[in-house]
Amino acid sequence: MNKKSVNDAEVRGKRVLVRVDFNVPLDEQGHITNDKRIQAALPTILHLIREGARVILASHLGRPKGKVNPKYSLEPVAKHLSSQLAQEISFATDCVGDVAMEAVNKLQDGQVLLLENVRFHAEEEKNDPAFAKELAGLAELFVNDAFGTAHRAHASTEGVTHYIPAVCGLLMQKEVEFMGNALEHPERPFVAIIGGAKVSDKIGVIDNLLEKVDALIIGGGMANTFLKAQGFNVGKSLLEEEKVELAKHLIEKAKTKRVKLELPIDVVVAPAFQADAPHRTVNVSEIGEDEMALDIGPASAGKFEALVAAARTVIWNGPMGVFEMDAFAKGTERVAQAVAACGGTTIVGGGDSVAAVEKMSVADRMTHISTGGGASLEFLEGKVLPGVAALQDKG
Ligand SMILES: Nc1ncnc2c1ncn2[C@@H]1O[C@H](COP(=O)(O)OP(=O)(O)O)[C@@H](O)[C@H]1O
Ligand SMILES: O=C(OP(=O)(O)O)[C@H](O)COP(=O)(O)O
Ligand SMILES: [Mg+2]
Repeated sequence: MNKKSVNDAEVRGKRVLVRVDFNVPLDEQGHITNDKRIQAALPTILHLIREGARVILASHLGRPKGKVNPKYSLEPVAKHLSSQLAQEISFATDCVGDVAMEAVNKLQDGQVLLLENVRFHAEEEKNDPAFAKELAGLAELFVNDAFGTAHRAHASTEGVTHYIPAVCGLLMQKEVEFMGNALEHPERPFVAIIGGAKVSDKIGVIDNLLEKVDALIIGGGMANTFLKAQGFNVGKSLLEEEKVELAKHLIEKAKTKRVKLELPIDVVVAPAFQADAPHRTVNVSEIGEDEMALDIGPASAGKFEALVAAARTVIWNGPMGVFEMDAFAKGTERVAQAVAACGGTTIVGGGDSVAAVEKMSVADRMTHISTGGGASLEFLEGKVLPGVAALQDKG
């Protein structure tokens, strides 16, 4: 990668602002269910501690939409991080203003501070220059280690780079280098699997993916918009009504490009988004008005497994169902086992997808576990990620 890294920077005694992606999955009680994104950021943090920097960590958590919301506080993450570093880290209840500045001023060389959720300010996602300048004003150097958020041009990923020198972190470097090498000349058949819940965010990448892959499997919440485009009723399922026309276009494009586009043929439905909801498996033509599809069915899983078994390269983002609830985890489990067993190069990315493969104990059998879902897909599309583009070039 031709970007300067934290290894190229003199950091001793300096205040260093590090953008991390601590957007970890939480359960209903707010407990961290998977800490992969925290573990993955440790090499950069430990490097900075060892080198005697004053480390200021910034992240988002969830989508609080510009308002303070205790549900999305990073304070529990600060506690978890302290236990992982075997060093107390401090926490500032705001990422800007006097609260942040005072916390920064207390830092000694080798100490770490975590700032509260940057998305508690609407200016973050708007990439507001004054807000970015204020964040940058906390530090003398910026390190972007948030690969999972590198596809967002927000104040804490892109905006700050206009005010202080900006380099990449060790995780960012590793992710970009691995993805670049693995996806430049992928061994074929090359299969992409897309699922999950961020439909409007991710459906846009499919157009470009159809230029790259031999087959595309669509499951999870993403599938419903395609099922609707095929003329099926999806009841109360997660659906992006405004994207149904786009889904029709993508189905046509796949035919023209001779890319195999696989959609579910059966689904597990329930009347409510609840772990204990009564559920049944139906053909996609039989989803009731009052039902929602929460997992792919066994016939779909069988079809997807067969395609994955023949693949030489697989990239997977987005679970096949609501795997957090046992009743709707089977589809994700079967696809995870198939990807693990296929014998090709396998990349699984995304905060929730990684949690799923770790829960199913197959993470060790994947070639690469990426901390980015949307970021991996946009990288694969051939896009230059704005969080990476903004960093200083080497030499
Ligand atoms: N059919 C579905 N309906 C609603 N939500 C779903 C469905 N299938 C999967 N999901 C949800 O999608 C979420 C993950 O989506 P997303 O954030 O896009 O993936 P990732 O974090 O891996 O990039 C999971 O929490 C899962 O419960
Ligand atoms: O969880 C994330 O992405 P992912 O769900 O695609 O893996 C990143 O933290 C980005 O979050 P965002 O999609 O709310 O900008
Ligand atoms: Mg996610």
